Amino acid sequence: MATAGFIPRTCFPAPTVPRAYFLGHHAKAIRKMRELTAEIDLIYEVRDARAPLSTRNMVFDSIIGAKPRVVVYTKKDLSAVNPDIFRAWHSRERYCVVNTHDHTSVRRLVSVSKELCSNRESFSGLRVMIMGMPNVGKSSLLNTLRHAGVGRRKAAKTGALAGVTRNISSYVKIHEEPDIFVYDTPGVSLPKTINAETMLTLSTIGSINVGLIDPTIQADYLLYQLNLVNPDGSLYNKYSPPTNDVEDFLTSYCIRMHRLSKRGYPDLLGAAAHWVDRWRKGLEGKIAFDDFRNPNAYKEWEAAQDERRRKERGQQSDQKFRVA
Ligand SMILES: Nc1nc2c(ncn2[C@@H]2O[C@H](COP(=O)(O)OP(=O)(O)OP(=O)(O)O)[C@@H](O)[C@H]2O)c(=O)[nH]1
Repeated sequence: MATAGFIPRTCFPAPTVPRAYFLGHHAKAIRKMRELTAEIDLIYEVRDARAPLSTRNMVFDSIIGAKPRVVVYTKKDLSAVNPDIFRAWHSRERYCVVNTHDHTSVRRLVSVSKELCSNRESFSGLRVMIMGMPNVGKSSLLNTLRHAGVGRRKAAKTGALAGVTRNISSYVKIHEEPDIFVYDTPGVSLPKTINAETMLTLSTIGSINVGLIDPTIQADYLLYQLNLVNPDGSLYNKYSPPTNDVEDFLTSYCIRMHRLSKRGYPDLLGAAAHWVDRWRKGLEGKIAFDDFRNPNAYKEWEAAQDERRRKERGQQSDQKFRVA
C-alpha cells in the first residue's frame, strides 16, 4: 500500500556513469577459459541471487557451448527474490540457490553434479570450472565445497571488493569417491557497453569497483529501486518518510546516523556511500534487482540480448559496406 500522497518514480533518469568495466585480466581469463574447456566436464556458472539477470554474462554462453552447466545463484541469505521464481525461470536447466557460507546449502550442488555426470566413464574424476562475474562468490563457493567435501581449509582468497581472484587456480579437490576437482577463475564482466541501470545494479551489489560511480547516484538509484519494491517507504522508514528526493533522504539519514559536521552540515556524500554499503552487506535487509517478480523475465531478458546482438551485427555489416 502506498502512503497517501507519495507516488514512487516509475523510471530512473539516465545518469552519467561509465558503461563498461572490462579489465585486462578479464580478457586474459576469457582466453584461458576457452583453452581449458576442452578438459572440463561441467561448469558452475555463478550469479548473484540479488541481481540474477544483471550478473548473467552472455560471454560465458559462448565459452560453455554444449558442456553441461549448473547455474548457481549465491547470496541467497541476502536476496529478496522468492526462490519459486528461479523454478519458473529454469524449467529446463539445472540450478541451485545457495548461501556459500553454508555447508548444507552447497552439498546439494555436489549431488546435482554427480547426477549430471553419472553416465560418464572417467578414471581422472569429474572436472568442474567455476565462472561468474566479479564478487559473486565463486571463491567462497569453492572454499565451502572443499571444506564440506574433504574437510580441508580455504583454498582460494576471498574479499568484499570485486577483483580478488586474478588468475585461474590449479585444480582443487572438493570430493572423493567420486573424485571431483574444481578450477576457480577470476570474475569477468561484460566486455560490451552495459546500460546505465545494469551498471548501477552491479555497483550496488559490489560486482564492479564501487568507486567507479558517484555514491549519490548509487544512493539515488537504490532509493528508486526500494520505492518500486515497497512504495510505502517501509524499507527505509527508520531514517526518513517516503521520498523520491535523494538529498532529502540523505539529510534525514545524516541526522539519524549522527553524520553531521561540527557546524551541523550533513555529509551527503559520506552518507550515500555508507547507506549503500549497508545494503550491500545485508545490514539493512534483503534486496533484489532486475524484474525478479516476473516469471517470464528470464526469457524476455534473453530475447532482448538476442535482439541487441542482432542489431550490433547489423551495424557492423553496415560499417563494412560503407568502408568497401
Ligand atoms: N552473505 C553472503 N556473502 C557471500 C556469499 N558468497 C560470497 N559472499 C561474500 O561476497 C564477497 C565476495 O566473495 P568471493 O568469493 O571473494 O567472490 P568472487 O566471485 O570469488 O570474487 P572475484 O575474486 O572478484 O571474482 C565476500 O565478502 C564473501 O564473503 C553468500 O552466499 N552470502
